[in-house]
Amino acid sequence: MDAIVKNFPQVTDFERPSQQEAEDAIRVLLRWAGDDPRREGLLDTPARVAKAYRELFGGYELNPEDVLGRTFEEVSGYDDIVLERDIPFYSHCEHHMVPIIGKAHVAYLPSGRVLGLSKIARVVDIFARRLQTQEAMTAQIANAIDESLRPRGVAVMIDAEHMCMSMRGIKKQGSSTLTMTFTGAFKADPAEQARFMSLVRGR
Ligand SMILES: Nc1nc2c(ncn2[C@@H]2O[C@H](COP(=O)(O)OP(=O)(O)OP(=O)(O)O)[C@@H](O)[C@H]2O)c(=O)[nH]1
Ligand SMILES: [Zn+2]
Repeated sequence: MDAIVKNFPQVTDFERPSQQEAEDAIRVLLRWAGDDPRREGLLDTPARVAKAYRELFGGYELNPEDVLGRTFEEVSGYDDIVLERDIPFYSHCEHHMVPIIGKAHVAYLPSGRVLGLSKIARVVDIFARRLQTQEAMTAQIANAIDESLRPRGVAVMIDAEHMCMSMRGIKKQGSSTLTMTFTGAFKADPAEQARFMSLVRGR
């Protein structure tokens, strides 16, 4: 699978349903849950849910390359680690479509160019606002930064709780999942990995 497909599912490859179709589907789910979509409190719910979905899954509309294209070179030769830690995010697991709530820690070793700090969090949001597995999201953030900025290395760690593990199924509240992806110098050099870990953990 090439990088473009991996990073940017082709939403245009399939037909997006109409607003009416989306609202009808939500009415079916309301009935599936055991309620009556015709009762007053639920009359506007399909429209609200459709609107909320456009926001919660707005990442399909956005291309990380647009965000990562803006870089700066005037950093007086700074070439050490840049770490944005504790970036909060909400995503949804692609298996159950319930929330994944967590924090992302993203670092890179610049090679001449640096990113605007907010852009790292924007990239996290673009991928979080899609249906995800935590592993895929971790790799997608790392690959997007690696491919567009071409830094000496990228490190991404995600620490998240999956509501499909706590609200339902095995019902293990409070357990969290850690995933990480390293590229370049972070992948090649265990000392760089250890430095990233201690910076993420250190307070
Ligand atoms: N690797 C991985 N698994 C995930 C993620 N989010 C949810 N899952 C798991 O996806 C699996 C889906 O398993 P299935 O047996 O197909 O579905 P299920 O019957 O609903 O499974 P249970 O959750 O065990 O009740 C579950 O084990 C979930 O915990 C994720 O981000 N990464
Ligand atoms: Zn799940």
